[in-house]
Amino acid sequence: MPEVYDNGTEIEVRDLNLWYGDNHALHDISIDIPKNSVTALIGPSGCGKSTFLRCLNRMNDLVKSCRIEGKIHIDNQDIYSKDVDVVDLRKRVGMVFQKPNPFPMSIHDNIAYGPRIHGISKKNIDGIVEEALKSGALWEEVSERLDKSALDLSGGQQQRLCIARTLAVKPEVILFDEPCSALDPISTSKIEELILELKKDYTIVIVTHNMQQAARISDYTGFFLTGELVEFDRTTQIFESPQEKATEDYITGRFG
Ligand SMILES: Nc1ncnc2c1ncn2[C@@H]1O[C@H](COP(=O)(O)OP(=O)(O)OP(=O)(O)O)[C@@H](O)[C@H]1O
Repeated sequence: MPEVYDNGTEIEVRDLNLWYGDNHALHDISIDIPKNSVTALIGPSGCGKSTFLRCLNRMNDLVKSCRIEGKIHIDNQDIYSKDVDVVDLRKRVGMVFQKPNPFPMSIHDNIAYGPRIHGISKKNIDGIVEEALKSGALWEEVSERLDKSALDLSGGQQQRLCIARTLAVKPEVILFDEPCSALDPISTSKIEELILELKKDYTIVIVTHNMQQAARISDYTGFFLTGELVEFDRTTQIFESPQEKATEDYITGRFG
């Protein structure tokens, strides 16, 4: 573990093991993820990055063959404890996926959907929609057409809408699973700027295949290889003087 963090620890993972049937996909992962920071997870395809990310909001509960051992505490709560309400957990720990996935409804209703489910009264919804779209850096582009279909937005705008949708339910943590891999460079840089802005208020964990992206936007980086967390440290340390040879080989492009 690198250090005691200025803003404290948001996510504490200890001895996490995960199996899909007989496939032991995560081995003894222990990590402290700092609050109000961007943590990037890198590593070659199939090394378990997304699997690990999905453990943090129990998305793997949806996979029948999946079995998990170990401990994950978020903001000091054991998220695998029997009394945890998974719907509430996924509100606290939002997720943005590789492909933008807006609902087939208006821009306004995409954002209003979550707050409505969580019982926010009608009179407060419009304010929440505006605030979320502003925080998602999309308001100026869509404020005149909130009632139009979200599916008519560009890919980059759809991804910012999905981020705004996540923000509308006031999460503590946002998980990003390769959020820019379907986007062009301009849309990618807008999302990166947005992530840097969001870390003031949220804890961010991002899986990325793009090492320049990890270097540009993250404060901390974890390197995964065949289901193990090989190294976790400040991003500058990982990229400038990694402690493990495997990390160095990966970031210098020798494999993966
Ligand atoms: N839903 C699933 N059911 C069964 N096995 C799975 C499932 N999801 C992932 N796996 C397996 O778990 C291992 C880790 O996969 P995972 O998708 O987490 O890797 P990754 O590092 O995110 O890969 P990529 O960068 O290609 O997305 C692989 O062996 C994969 O086949």
